[in-house]
Amino acid sequence: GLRREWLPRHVAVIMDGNSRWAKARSLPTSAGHEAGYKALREMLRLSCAWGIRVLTVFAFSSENWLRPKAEVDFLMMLFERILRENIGNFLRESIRVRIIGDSSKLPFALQKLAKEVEEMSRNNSRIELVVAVSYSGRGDIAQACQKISQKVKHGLLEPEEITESLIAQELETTSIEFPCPDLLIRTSGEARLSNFLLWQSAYSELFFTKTYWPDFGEADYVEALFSFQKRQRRFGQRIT
Ligand SMILES: CC(C)CCOP(=O)(O)OP(=O)(O)O
Ligand SMILES: [Mg+2]
Repeated sequence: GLRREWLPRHVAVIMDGNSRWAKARSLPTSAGHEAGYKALREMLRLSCAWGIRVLTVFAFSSENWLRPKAEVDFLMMLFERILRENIGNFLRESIRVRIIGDSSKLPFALQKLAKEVEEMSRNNSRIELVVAVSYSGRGDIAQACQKISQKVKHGLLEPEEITESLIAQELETTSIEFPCPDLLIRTSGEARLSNFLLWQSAYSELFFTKTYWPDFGEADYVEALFSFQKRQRRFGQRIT
């Protein structure tokens, strides 16, 4: 079985395949996103049960804004519903929720609700759920550069002080303790990072599965964790 001491501390997921899942069942795309919501709830439940410290999910990329307006509006309403329906669970299970991404483009009500849920769950410590909405990995790096440049401009920082760790601290990734995903999962058979956690996933173990996101359940999660445990992570060094 799974060796608990070898579990990743930070798992990131690119939840992909909702539309194809729906199409294969002659259902509307919205049904695929609804089914995706159920899969997310199950993944959070399992991650809590297994002691995963951080679960980061790619819920909506900056490129997703180009989708049909009806689908974007549906997803924005779904995100608001997810937060409202689960705030009680987050508090009961001591789940800390953080939203990363360009929130300025989100409907105001969702921006407000996200801030409230972040605030209410701030001291929760069992697991951190980081939801990337309107997120861009390149945008994350660019905003970190802007923040750092402001400090240099105001004489608070010298250029030679700009190290990898300083940049990492300025990224939107909010988990101070485990900022980098140990395991990055992408579903639906696509083998791309799609502008997700580009800096943070520099040494992440990548796991790709053909399973469409709505069908991703315990068996798929265990398969990903087994694959992770079988890999010997060298971080670029030579292991004799
Ligand atoms: C918004 C995002 C979570 C949706 C993921 O599924 P998708 O709509 O990209 O589905 P397809 O890759 O099958 O089109
Ligand atoms: Mg897709």
